[in-house]
Amino acid sequence: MAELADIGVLGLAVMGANLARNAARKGFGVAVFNRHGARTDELISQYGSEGRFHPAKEIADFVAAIARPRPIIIMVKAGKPVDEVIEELIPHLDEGDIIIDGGNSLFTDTNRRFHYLTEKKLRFIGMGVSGGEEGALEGPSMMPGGTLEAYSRIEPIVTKMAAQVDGEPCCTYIGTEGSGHFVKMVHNGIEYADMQLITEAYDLFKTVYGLDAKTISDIFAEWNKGELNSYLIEITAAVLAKVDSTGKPLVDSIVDEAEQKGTGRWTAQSALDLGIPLTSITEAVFARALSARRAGRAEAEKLLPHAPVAARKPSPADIEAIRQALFASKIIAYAQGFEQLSVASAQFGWKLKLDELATIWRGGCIIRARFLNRIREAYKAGGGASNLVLEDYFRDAVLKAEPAWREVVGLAVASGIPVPAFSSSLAYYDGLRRARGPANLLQGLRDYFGAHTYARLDKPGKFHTRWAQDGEEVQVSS
Ligand SMILES: NC(=O)C1=CN([C@@H]2O[C@H](COP(=O)(O)OP(=O)(O)OC[C@H]3O[C@@H](n4cnc5c(N)ncnc54)[C@H](OP(=O)(O)O)[C@@H]3O)[C@@H](O)[C@H]2O)C=CC1
Ligand SMILES: O=C(CO)[C@H](O)[C@H](O)COP(=O)(O)O
Repeated sequence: MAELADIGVLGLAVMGANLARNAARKGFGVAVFNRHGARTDELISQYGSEGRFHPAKEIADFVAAIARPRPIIIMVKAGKPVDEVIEELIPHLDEGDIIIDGGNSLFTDTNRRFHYLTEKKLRFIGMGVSGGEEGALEGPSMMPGGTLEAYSRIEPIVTKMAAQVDGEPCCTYIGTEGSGHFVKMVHNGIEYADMQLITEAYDLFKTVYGLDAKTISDIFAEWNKGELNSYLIEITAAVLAKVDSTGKPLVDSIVDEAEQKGTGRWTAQSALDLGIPLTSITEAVFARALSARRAGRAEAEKLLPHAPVAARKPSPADIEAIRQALFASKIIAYAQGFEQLSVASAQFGWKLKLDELATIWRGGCIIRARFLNRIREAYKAGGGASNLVLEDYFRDAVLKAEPAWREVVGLAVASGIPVPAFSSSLAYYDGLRRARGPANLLQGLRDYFGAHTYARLDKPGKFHTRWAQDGEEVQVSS
């Protein structure tokens, strides 16, 4: 009898094909299947010699080729296709088999699928996978959520497939139900904020200082040697340095309309539901939405012309100020994202281990960055509970950056350059460290028009002023 595969991969587009190759290269037998068989043929003809592949053209043959209890990674378009594939698989599966959804599924869909398949005596793992094409092949960051018992079955495989940093795999058990996909969603939200901050720094260099793409690339390459060291800063330098066949910087020819598949928007929506002030990520989503209105922006520019900015060569101090503003804003984005994870964990009973999330994001994924080590240390020491910004390393960093941060946001405002992520991060920082803000007036207004009541600083209870009658204050509860 032919040897059975250790794992199956269904869906062989860029992510699935590379995950299958990754597993095969690590010595696992991999059954592979794709709805349209041409992708299966292509994978086997190009990379079949990399390991023990079991290609199948029928879903029954695919399932039959895997050792029981069968772990099957599905890597298809998020949404309806995941439900369709699950339904196609179910008749061929046996009790205890494990479906692992490795796509970017919405965590509430994962919750639903988890319970649906549990009722059918099948096991389901919603596993966030990050790293793009290269990460999937060389070692991604993986965020599996489901039962610990189901995870134990796949642990020897996925921890070997994942990226490794300092001997530790960038994969750990996250928690029950859709927790793995929730964590991946917030990862992507942070990715949105990181990229928005980078584009704002780029815009300042380009529009205020008139620098060309190559010069800006050199600045980012330099920044990548310090505390901003990260995959996204590294690839920013690479994208800006790229010259196309016309001999000009490629970036100058790319249309300035950002697309999005949904994970950033979901992160912002979840933050609204949870009551988290997730300003940086949400501004990044809005910035993409505004960028997508290209024709409208061109029309508005004609009707609302702005004075051209007189370019001036930046001094080393000007460049350093933008770096500091970027670093401080990045800290705020991560602090907000981790607060969202912490609140969701409590709300949904997931018991997320925030230090372990920082650990598995240090390698393989798109937001991998040197300073995740600092986040890991903060949470490992039992800190970070109220807000990452209050932890020593991050507090020192934002205090140091504060003057430059204000200067950069001021420069952008004066120059008419939108920096929504820089400025909203600064506004959040200023709001966070104010023991008394202006919401007292807001409460007064709510009470005026809607008798919504207010609390007082000088005595306990809830109060209402009879604004439209005798103007007297009455206590409505103790
Ligand atoms: N691309 C990336 O960088 C990353 C993607 N992801 C996520 O991973 C998943 C896969 O991504 P990617 O590899 O880019 O591929 P796509 O999201 O482009 O999906 C294409 C794959 O889905 C299959 N598919 C679509 N509809 C169906 C259906 N109804 N039934 C069966 N199969 C279907 C396609 O099969 P067929 O060939 O037959 O059309 C193909 O294999 C997505 O959820 C994505 O969001 C996660 C991290 C990074
Ligand atoms: O999950 C990913 C990286 O982590 C995918 O690349 C995802 O597609 C990125 O999101 P968007 O397409 O909305 O920019």
